[in-house]
Amino acid sequence: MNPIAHRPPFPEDAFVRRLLSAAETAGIPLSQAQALRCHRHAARMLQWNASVNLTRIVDLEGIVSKHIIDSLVPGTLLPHRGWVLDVGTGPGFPGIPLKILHPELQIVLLESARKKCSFLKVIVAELAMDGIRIVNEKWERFAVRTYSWEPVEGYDAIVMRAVRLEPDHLLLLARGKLAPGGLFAWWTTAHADTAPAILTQTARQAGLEPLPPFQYDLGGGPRHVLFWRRIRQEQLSEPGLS
Ligand SMILES: C[S@@+](CC[C@H](N)C(=O)[O-])C[C@H]1O[C@@H](n2cnc3c(N)ncnc32)[C@H](O)[C@@H]1O
Repeated sequence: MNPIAHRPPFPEDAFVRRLLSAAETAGIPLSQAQALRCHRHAARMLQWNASVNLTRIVDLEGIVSKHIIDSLVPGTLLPHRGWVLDVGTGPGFPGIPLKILHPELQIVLLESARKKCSFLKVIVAELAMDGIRIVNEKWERFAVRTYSWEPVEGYDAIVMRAVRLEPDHLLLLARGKLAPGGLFAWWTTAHADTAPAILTQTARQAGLEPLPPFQYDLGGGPRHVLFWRRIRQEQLSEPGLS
């Protein structure tokens, strides 16, 4: 790979300055050191993008806003420690920015495309991140298997961004992988501020209760994340919830 041809189209200091400013506006306590790590992720992603299809967003503003800040803003409602499963993570969104901001998280990046996993392995090694695992598997298979390293109680959160949510995601992943009381967060496509009826019905079957949708705006119109919480066993035995 020719390093000159694949040099990121933005210098490190401009990127870090813009990211810190956007984080401050969004109320996200990102440090300079964390912003530098985000830059390393973005720069390496663009370098790989020349040979592996990782992202269509390649400009500084787009990467800062649509990838990094968009990963972190809804993340304020997620646990800051414990286990998070990122389904269909692609180049590592939202999992890698979440891990950079909250180093105590145990993150599992699940991705079916082998080449994307190769990129993830490189960047995770480069950032020397502990407590992050890359799984090259389809979620359909992952959901019905149990790995020895997984949390016995289940994940504290399952996140999905820019991945089409199917009823089976809720049924298999939430039932098979989510801890009681754990959160399922789905970054929806534009204008989807309520769950389609089929998802509402499936969520109930999967023992998930809907939480108020989270709406935010990064400048390009409203964005939405739908949240569900897995009902605890003791709640299930309450009249009307079984
Ligand atoms: C549109 S990308 C979203 C990537 C990332 N979450 C983001 O927000 O930028 C969807 C990703 O899901 C992955 N994917 C598709 N089907 C999958 C499956 N069955 N299991 C796991 N990953 C899958 C694709 O390879 C792709 O990287």
